[in-house]
Amino acid sequence: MAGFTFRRFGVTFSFMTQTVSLPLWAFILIILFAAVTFASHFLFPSVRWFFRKRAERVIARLNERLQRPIEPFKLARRYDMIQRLIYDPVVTEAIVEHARKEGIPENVAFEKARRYAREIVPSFSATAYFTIGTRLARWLSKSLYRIKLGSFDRKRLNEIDPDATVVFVMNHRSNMDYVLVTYLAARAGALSYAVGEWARVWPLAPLIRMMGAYFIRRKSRGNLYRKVLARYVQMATRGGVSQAVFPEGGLSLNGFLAPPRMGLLNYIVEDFDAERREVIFVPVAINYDRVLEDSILIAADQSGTRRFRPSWGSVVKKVLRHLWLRVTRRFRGFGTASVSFGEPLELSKFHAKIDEDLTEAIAKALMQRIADVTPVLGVPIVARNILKSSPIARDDLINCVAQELEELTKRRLPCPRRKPDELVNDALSRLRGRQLIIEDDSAISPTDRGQAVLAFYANSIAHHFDAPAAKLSEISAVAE
Ligand SMILES: CCCCCCCCCCCCCCCC(=O)SCCNC(=O)CCNC(=O)[C@H](O)C(C)(C)COP(=O)(O)OP(=O)(O)OC[C@H]1O[C@@H](n2cnc3c(N)ncnc32)[C@H](O)[C@@H]1OP(=O)(O)O
Repeated sequence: MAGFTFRRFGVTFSFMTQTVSLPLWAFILIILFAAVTFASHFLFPSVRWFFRKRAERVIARLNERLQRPIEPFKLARRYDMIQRLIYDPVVTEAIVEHARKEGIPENVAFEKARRYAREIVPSFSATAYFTIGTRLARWLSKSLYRIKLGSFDRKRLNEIDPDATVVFVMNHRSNMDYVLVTYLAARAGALSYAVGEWARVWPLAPLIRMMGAYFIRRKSRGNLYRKVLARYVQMATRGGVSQAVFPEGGLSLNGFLAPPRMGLLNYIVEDFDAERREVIFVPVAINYDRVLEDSILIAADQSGTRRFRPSWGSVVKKVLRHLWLRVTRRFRGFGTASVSFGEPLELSKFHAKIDEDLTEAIAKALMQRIADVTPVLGVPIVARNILKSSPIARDDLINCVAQELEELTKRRLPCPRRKPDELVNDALSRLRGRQLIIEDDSAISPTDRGQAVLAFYANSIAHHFDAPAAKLSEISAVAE
């Protein structure tokens, strides 16, 4: 019998040709482990190579038709990006500082930084963005709204240096904002959004990461976290990644533009080096005839707590109602959604006044440029005039709206092109359908519920009219 004899231990190993019997589950487990090891050593690298090559071909094809090709930074592997971020000298310094301050070992602080980096860094997939994301965005936008471009200086925007980093700075009215802008900017390139912690839930978080968005924590005062975030934003900006930022830091609860938060802008401004790469901020203003979540936002504003937690029941009810309207062909859309692009701000050419903080001056200028091109739409202008002179007769309302539109058009503001009577009648039927106004034989006035909703829409364009000073100074104020 073949085998080995270890005399010292008094044991004879004669098992090489022996039969071994083992339970089926153990056998299956062994085969499974063997298969995985074989695949990871021999098959996965070639499979990975195959997919990588395919992805490269997709990206090469995409880059031919995009105005701004997808930057290599965006295509870097997530793992590599995380490593690059945590071994960045500024982050390393912050790790050492954090360990010293907290009295913890450096490797513990290092792990914390790694966790932050993993939370922030996206895992962009060009295929997911351009084949699913932009198509879904297009379908959603077009099926819910009539989409209009407001101010849009095509020549000026086409002149933007293709090597510059473009940062779209947008007002935040609805969760449709990023859907609309993703759709409208799809030909220009892929946008990377800064997303608040609200979306850090499964399965939303991995999907959002695949769309190239990066997560941010608001209200995190920790220096280590802030340094990791700052360096990520700075690396992406240096890498030429097109970004989209909502400087208000959240949805507008009352329709007015909220004061800007300056953290992200400051990271970009602080690290700016005109010799390396220009940064161009493009202000974007969005307005709607109907903000999908208006009642939730108004309720949050009235309660004074920024919490939007609609119950699952109410969401499902709304979706079912919407589907029913579509099935019965009674859905007539939510009216117009309009997007305007303001005067771009080139960072190298922007100079603050001597005693002014540069980031603050840029934030103010951007908010002003957003305000300047906020589109005027039917529901906001009708709501404004009803609130101004309620009760108001329909003909008087049409006259007031016509007058205001004429004035605004002279000032080259983005206004609807429909005739005033058509515009007013359409807006009134939308407001009446939601029981926000009542109209008897002689006049129109808001219902109790309608008062707040009408104000929400009227506020979105209030700054275009004669008493804007108070609110505009608020827009320019620093966020507390
Ligand atoms: C269906 C198909 C769809 C397809 C398409 C999919 C796309 C894929 C989904 C995308 C989905 C996107 C959805 C996004 C919707 C949101 O989530 S909006 C909310 C998130 N966005 C933002 O908040 C952006 C703006 N916010 C900021 O910049 C904030 O400052 C930060 C960085 C987040 C921090 O927020 P915070 O903790 O509240 O602090 P805040 O007081 O605002 O700022 C303090 C910082 O500002 C600095 N600062 C303050 N004043 C000044 C000053 N005068 N000068 C210089 N610095 C100053 C301070 O130094 C401080 O910096 P640190 O020392 O902390 O680094």
